Amino acid sequence: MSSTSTDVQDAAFERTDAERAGTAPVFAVEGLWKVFGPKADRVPADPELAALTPAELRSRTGCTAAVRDVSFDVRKGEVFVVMGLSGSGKSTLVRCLTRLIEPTAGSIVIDGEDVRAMDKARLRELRRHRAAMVFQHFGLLPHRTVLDNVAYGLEVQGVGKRERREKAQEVVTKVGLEGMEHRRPGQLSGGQQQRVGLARALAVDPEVLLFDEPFSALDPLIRRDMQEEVVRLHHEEGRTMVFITHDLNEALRLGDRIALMRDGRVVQLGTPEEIVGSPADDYVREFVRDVPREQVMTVRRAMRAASAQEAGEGPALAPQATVSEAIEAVARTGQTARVVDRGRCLGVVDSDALLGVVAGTGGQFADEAADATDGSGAGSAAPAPDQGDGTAESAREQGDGTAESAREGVA
Ligand SMILES: Nc1ncnc2c1ncn2[C@@H]1O[C@H](COP(=O)(O)OP(=O)(O)OP(=O)(O)O)[C@@H](O)[C@H]1O
Repeated sequence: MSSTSTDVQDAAFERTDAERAGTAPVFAVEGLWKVFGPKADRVPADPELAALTPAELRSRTGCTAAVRDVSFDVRKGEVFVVMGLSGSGKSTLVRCLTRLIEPTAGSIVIDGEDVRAMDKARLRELRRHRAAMVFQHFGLLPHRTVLDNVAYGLEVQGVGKRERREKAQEVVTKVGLEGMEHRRPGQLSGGQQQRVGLARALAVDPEVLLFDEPFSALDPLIRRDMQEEVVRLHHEEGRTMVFITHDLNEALRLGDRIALMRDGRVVQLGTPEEIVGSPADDYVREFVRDVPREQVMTVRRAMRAASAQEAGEGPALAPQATVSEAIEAVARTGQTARVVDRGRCLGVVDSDALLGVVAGTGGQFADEAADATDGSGAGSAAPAPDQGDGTAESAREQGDGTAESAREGVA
């Protein structure tokens, strides 16, 4: 009864696909390269040079390809995480988005406008109003109060004193710094200073916030706090965010989608569930090996067809519920749990299937479910594990891409 399976499969992904289709890109990046070194332009233009490993390229040309033929969209309202080890090209990639670093080749479009064609004034406007950056080193002005630091971006924009103080006060409250308005940065903890940095970026009300490893200097508890702050702001405001991190847990916690970089390439782009559940290659598989799968994978991975009886009883879970939540529901009630979306039972999950996901063998259930769908009226089946838009450009090269040197052109 494959038609039923397909219907159910489609239904399971309906919302996600609709969400995906309905969200226009803020940034659209196509074939982007950044090569550092002599005559950098020739590298993307020459297929032979472009195909070299980082080490070969360096020895043949003296060039480092920090970003190599990268394409992706950042969708409106999403948290897009750029993740990878040190030296994989994350900072270079994100700095290219607003041309803090000049790309060597490729195109970058923000809301339909060609970033590479922007003149200086337009670029300034882009960085000040449309895509504000929050850095790891907060760059706070030591002699100014919290309030004045937050108002600084507005001051640069020429906003009047009264208006900018009002706006600054509003965002200071939003990031939980109320009562500290008149302190100076030196009188704040690292986490509080980072909140000031965040507030300063928010004050200019940018369309996109770009975060460059903003929390990596913070201790783990404060870091967790700040991550929650970002999630909260994101939920409350729906602001588009691009977030660089080398920390997989941070990426999984924050990202709607993650671009995993290696040696300047994006080796996999997908949701946390896609990356953990369907790693594109051995490199990604190794990267995500120790992730607690039950906290990332959703019940869609474990779902199978429901019999008529199963469809009518047992605890109900949303399709986005994690396997961990489902285990709790199944253990508590001793029944299979139903996956219900807008009143419709998409399928059920039982303890075997849930354990299969935890053990990393959960993919089998999709096929079995497709075969097992019996058209009993409740008919449901699991989606294929690879469904979704996780694209994988395979990791082709080994390399020693280490971050060695200072960055160019950082404003
Ligand atoms: N100005 C520069 N000149 C030459 N090479 C550079 C320059 N900036 C970066 N690179 C090189 O480009 C590659 C990518 O660096 P990048 O800083 O983008 O990586 P990253 O993933 O952000 O690393 P990290 O997590 O350590 O900040 C590295 O090999 C780095 O040495």
